[in-house]
Amino acid sequence: MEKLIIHGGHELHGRVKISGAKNAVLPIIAATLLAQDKPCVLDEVPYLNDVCTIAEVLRQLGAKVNFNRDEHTLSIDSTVLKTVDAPYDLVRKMRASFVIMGPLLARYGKAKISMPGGCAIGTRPIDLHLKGFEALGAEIEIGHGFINATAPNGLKGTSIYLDFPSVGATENIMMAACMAEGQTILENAAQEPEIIDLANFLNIMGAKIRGAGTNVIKITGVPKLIGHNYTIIPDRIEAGTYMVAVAMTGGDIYIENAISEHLKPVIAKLNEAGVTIQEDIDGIRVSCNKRPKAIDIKTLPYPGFPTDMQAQFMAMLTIADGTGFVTETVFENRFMHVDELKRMGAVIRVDGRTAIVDGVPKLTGCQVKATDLRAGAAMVLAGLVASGETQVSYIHHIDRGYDNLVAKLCGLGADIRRVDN
Ligand SMILES: CC(=O)N[C@H]1[C@@H](OP(=O)(O)OP(=O)(O)OC[C@H]2O[C@@H](n3ccc(=O)[nH]c3=O)[C@H](O)[C@@H]2O)O[C@H](CO)[C@@H](O)[C@@H]1O
Ligand SMILES: C=C(OP(=O)(O)O)C(=O)O
Repeated sequence: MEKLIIHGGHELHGRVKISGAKNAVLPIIAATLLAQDKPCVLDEVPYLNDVCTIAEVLRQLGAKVNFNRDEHTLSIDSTVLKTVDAPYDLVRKMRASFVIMGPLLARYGKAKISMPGGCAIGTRPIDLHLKGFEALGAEIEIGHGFINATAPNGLKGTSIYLDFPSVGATENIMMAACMAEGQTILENAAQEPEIIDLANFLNIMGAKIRGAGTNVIKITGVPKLIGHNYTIIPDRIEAGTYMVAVAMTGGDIYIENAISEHLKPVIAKLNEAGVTIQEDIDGIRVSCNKRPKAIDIKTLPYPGFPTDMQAQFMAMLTIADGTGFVTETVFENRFMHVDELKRMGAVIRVDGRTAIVDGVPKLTGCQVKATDLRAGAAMVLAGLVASGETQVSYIHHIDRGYDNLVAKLCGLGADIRRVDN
């Protein structure tokens, strides 16, 4: 099993370049299924397990997919597919692969996809996706572990109000509605930057989408979409993770590519913790020369504080000066990192959806595991400041979302290596 071995206590200095956003590239890869003419070439595609998994899903559907890891380009020709059935073995690996249902339904009027199931951070139902497809006229049948959606007469535009601004449901419904007859109005839509990126890509392919990035998205159906090239936005969560890293270790780094507009709540909270942040057009400079101050955070849909940064901020609070409250409102079970952080000497108690973190002057290195993607990032951050050696196992979770983590951290002066024993 592969592990990360970290020797803590090194300040971070230098420059790090942020890769393309996982949560933007995954739905955009799914959206290439809508291209009836011409292949798509995606640029700034991060090398992540999740990208390889969804690329494999498209291959199984019959798309021609070529990932150039060194160039970070992914070319996809989905003009001719051989099936609309997505197999269990791949979909179970990655919940986000369920976003292929919207494009398949739009283009072929049918799709059969394995139930994506829950994951470590919560049950993660897909009821809002399915309600949206039904409102557009699809019939949904669930059985034998599969969801079978059919719309033999095509989809029809309508008004849909999401009970919760779900990111995945917004994306899936937006893609399904692209080729529906007439207009779809999606209210209480998610407003994440990744939704805007997906809408921009769809529009470049010929879709008519307005309002992405606000809570009302209007989609006018078009008969056909045509493949196009596209560059993925930088990953705001990866950028935020490096920002927290330097807040914890001290030092001074420049984060190339980071878009400060996408990181407002993260920047505000780091400022409150006493971290110095300078934003410019090409990136963000972060420096810190003292122990961060404790702060409170509460996760919310965008533009609120991102749940995908909660674990990393909790890691920071474990060594902060004072007591911080972390409230998770988006997922019901996203505190798996608490017990792992406690193994390293953190003082945390959980009361319902809130974790109360009493900062300690020092963590101590030990063996811990990455219980999910961001929990894994939190353990790496803790290891960077802990005394002695920290070993992080189950790092396949981390590989889902961090492109080249070890090389990037080593480039900043961290002592971290990957071993396979
Ligand atoms: C690939 C991707 O983009 N992943 C992101 C996406 O996940 P994902 O799209 O799965 O997250 P959602 O916004 O859909 O989920 C948010 C909440 O809504 C609930 N819900 C969702 C759909 C549904 O049909 N019914 C329902 O009850 C979920 O269980 C969860 O409690 O947004 C999350 C919230 O910002 C991020 O943490 C993930 O990194
Ligand atoms: C929860 C996450 O991703 P996913 O929705 O792909 O599980 C994440 O990126 O932190």
